[in-house]
Parts: sequence; structure tokens; C-alpha cells
Amino acid sequence: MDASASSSVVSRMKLAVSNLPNFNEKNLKSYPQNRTSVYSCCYSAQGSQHRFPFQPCMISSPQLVDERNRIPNGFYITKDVPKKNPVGKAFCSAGVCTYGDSVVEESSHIAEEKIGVLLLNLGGPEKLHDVQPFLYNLFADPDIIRLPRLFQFLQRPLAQLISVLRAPKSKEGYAAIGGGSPLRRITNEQADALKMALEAKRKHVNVYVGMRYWYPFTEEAVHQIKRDRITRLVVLPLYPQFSISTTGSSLRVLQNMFWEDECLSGLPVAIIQSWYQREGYIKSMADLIEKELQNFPVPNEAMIFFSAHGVPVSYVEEAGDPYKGQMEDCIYLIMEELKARGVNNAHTLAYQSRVGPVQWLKPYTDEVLVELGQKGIKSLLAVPVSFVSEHIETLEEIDMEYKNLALESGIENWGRVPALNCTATFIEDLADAVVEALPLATAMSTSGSTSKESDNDPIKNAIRIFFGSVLSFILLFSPMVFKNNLL
Ligand SMILES: C=CC1=C(C)c2cc3[nH]c(cc4nc(cc5[nH]c(cc1n2)c(C)c5CCC(=O)O)C(CCC(=O)O)=C4C)c(C)c3C=C
Ligand SMILES: [Fe+2]
Repeated sequence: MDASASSSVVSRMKLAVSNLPNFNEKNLKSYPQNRTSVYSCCYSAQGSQHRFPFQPCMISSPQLVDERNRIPNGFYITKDVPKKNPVGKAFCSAGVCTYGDSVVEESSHIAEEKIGVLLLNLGGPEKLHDVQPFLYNLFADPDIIRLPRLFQFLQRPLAQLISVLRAPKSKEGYAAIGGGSPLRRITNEQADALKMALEAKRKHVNVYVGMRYWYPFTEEAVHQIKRDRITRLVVLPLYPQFSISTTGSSLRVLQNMFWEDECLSGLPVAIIQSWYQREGYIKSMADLIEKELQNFPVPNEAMIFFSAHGVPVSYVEEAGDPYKGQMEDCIYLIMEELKARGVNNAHTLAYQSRVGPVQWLKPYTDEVLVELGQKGIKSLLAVPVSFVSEHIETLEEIDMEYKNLALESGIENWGRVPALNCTATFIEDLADAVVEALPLATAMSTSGSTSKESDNDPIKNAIRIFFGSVLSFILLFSPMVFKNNLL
């Protein structure tokens, strides 16, 4: 999507993203933990310099919310009064947001309702042969490599080059965990479990899986949703915390599809943007941690080491990604839950999996592990916290690379909390989140054609690819990339 199309999408759809202030214990004292708690109540700033259409916002007074949550010709956010923080500003917190001008009629008015739940996830290569094309899809995403507007024509050639250069290292990782990502299998299992949990609540739904970078792609899932004539849809990203690079990127795909298709633009949709604050999720994480601590010789001496997937600092500081703030809130809530159970272990948070020659969120997991070893920490429980399935970064990076590094650094007792996968309490909570979101689904009323003629012009494309490849080549072989050995 080029920049002009992007900004008109912004003006038409005005999807919102919630934001929270950076971690501050005082703020969090009033932070709601109940699972039906919070819903977004903000919308995007028009004419933003960022290409990202889902902008965070702060609302200056609670009274403003009612007026602001109805946005002409676009995005409508329902429910909830904003929570006031101690500095007197009401802030939007994470939750459900919906499209459209008007709330959809009650289900009793609809002849035959067919409910769909769309699970969004990242996707992963299933065979070593898939690794390079998977990486291409990932790096071709403008929400993953955010180029300045002037250089956007380099996106695809750059993605081609980076994916080819990174593939050998990634393949080693995937080979070490059995030759492919378990993500598709686990996500399908979660989808089945969610369907059953919803059936137990007398909600009969079709659950779809839409991956961002590998099969089954989000686009395929949406086509199936159309074929199945779904009349109401809940979109549930399988990322507890919102990031531009994950949920944001998948929502952008959906947004483009819905905008271009009149049938879809009339479909009532509710989007659950982030759900890390849900009681069921927090308790499920606390259960796993509590259980795993029992495997240590002296459970209360083990440090709880939260390791989150990182994002480049510029996402947070320049583009307003709420990811870091949400992550810190999430850790706070898990620790509060543990304290309430009498678990008072020390804890820390670090960020893993950085890629490329830019600054990522700090502290870095590998550096902190070495420091903790040097400080004399002997027992450490690693807790992957940004993702709810086992994947390459838990199975290879944490279980192999970081474990070895920790042991070499003097840590003697190492443990790792498993990913939630299909943990019953967690799936139950996701089912509750879907049930709560359902009445909030509203139709996106606008549709329109995109002006993407230039994308279909073969001559322009050929010129782009040629110059793009030359420039990418120069960029990639710049000494910085090699000096840092980061590809
Ligand atoms: C919340 C989770 C994730 C964030 C945030 C995220 C951002 C992000 N990731 C990359 C680059 C890569 N990610 C890769 C794999 C990968 N990433 C996540 C999750 C988040 N990414 C998952 C779950 C996976 C694994 C999927 C699987 O196959 O199991 C990879 C490929 C693997 C590798 O080579 O290391 C890359 C590359 C960037 C650049 C980024 C933010 C900008
Ligand atoms: Fe990633």
C-alpha cells in the first residue's frame, strides 16, 4: 500500500489502538484486572507522519470520550469509561474496538446468524525449504522494515536480499527444532479448543486461522469467511500485547481487504486488540510460573526472568507503539497475582530476538543473563511472555542459546515456563473474551476503490526492481551491517 492510499485508509477507517503510559507503579494501582474491564476509546490522528494507521491516543478528560468514540464515517468504539490516572489524564486502555457508524442490530433481528472468530498469528515455515520465502514475506512487510517514504520502493528488493542473507542462520534454528515451526499445528489446536470452549458456552462459531507470513494466510481465511457467509466476526490476534509489528501488521492486511470489498465492509466486526490484562490470562501465566518454580531446589530463591520479543526502539519512541508499556503492565499484573499467592520472588524483564543494525528495546536478554551470572544469581526461571505458543524463539533461542549462555555465566539451576498453548484456563478466557466482544461487533460502512494503478504498471515495476536491487545491494553491504554481524 503506498503512502497516499495508506493515509486515505486512515481517514476512512480510523482504527484505534490503545495506549498506556509507560510503566509506573502508581498508575497501575488503579489499573483494572477484571476480565471484562477495558475497551479502547480513541482514534487515530489524521495526517500522521507515520504510515501506521492505528495510532495510540491519550484522551484529556473522561467527558470527551463519549463524543470522541463516535467518529464520522468510520471507526466506532464502544463501551467503557476511561480510567483516570493519577496525573489527572484519562487514558485509553486496551480492549475491543469495532468498525462502523452504527451498532449492529441485536441478533434476534437477524434471520440466521453465523458467527466467525478469526485468530490472527504470525505463521512459520513448515519445512526448511520454506524458510527463505517466509523471511521474504516478513521483511517485505512495511510494518517490519519501516522505510522512509522516499525509499519505500526498495521494500521488496531489500526483503529479497535480507531474506536470502538471513536464511542460512534461520534454517539452522529451524533445523535444531525439528526442521520447521510448530506454529501452524499449535494454532490449529488452539482454534479447535476455542471452538469447543465456545460450544460449551452455547456459542456455535466457525474459528478461522489467518497467518501473516505463511500458510494459511490471512487472505485465505478471509476468503473462507466470505464463502461461509459469516454474519458477525470477532478478530482475535494471538498476541497478548499490541505491537505495530504484529497485531498492527495483521490488522492492516484486514483493513485493506475490508476496505476494498463491499461485502466485507458491511460485515459487523469486533477486534480484540490486546488482552494481556485479562484476569484469565494473568492467572494462567501465574499458574505456569508457580508450578515451574517448584522444580527448583529452593523455589523462592529463583529469579523470575521475563523474556519478551523485542522491537526496534524507534517503534516505541517515534511511531508510538504501545508494546513496551503494555509489556511492563503485563509483567506488573502477573507479579501482583503471584504476590497475592505468596510468591515473592525477584523478577526482571529483558527483550530477545533482535535482528538488524538498529537499536532494539533494552535490556537485551543475552546481556542481562551474563550480568545476572556475574552478580551471583544461581537459579533462574525464564518466562516467554510475548507469545502464547511454542515457537522457534522459545524452543531454540531460549531453550538452547540462552540456556547455554546462562549456564556458562554461572547460573546453575535453569528452568523455563512452557508457552500457554492449549492450557484450559487460558482457552476458557479467550472464549470469554470472544463472548464479551460479540455484541460489540459493528459494520464498517464505507468502501471504496484503491488507487493502486502504479502497482500494476509492469514498466514502472521493472524500473523499481532494477534500481531497488542496486540500492539494496549497496545498503546491505554497508560496513555497519557486517560490523555488527546481525543478519
Ligand atoms: C510479539 C511477538 C513478536 C514481535 C513483537 C516480533 C517482532 C519482530 N520480529 C522480527 C523478525 C523475525 N521474527 C521471526 C520469527 C518470529 N517472530 C515472532 C514474534 C514476534 N515478532 C514469532 C512468534 C516468530 C517465530 C515463528 C516461528 O516460525 O516459530 C523471524 C524468523 C526467525 C528468525 O530468523 O529469527 C524474524 C527474522 C522483526 C524484525 C520484528 C519487529 C520489527
Ligand atoms: Fe519476530
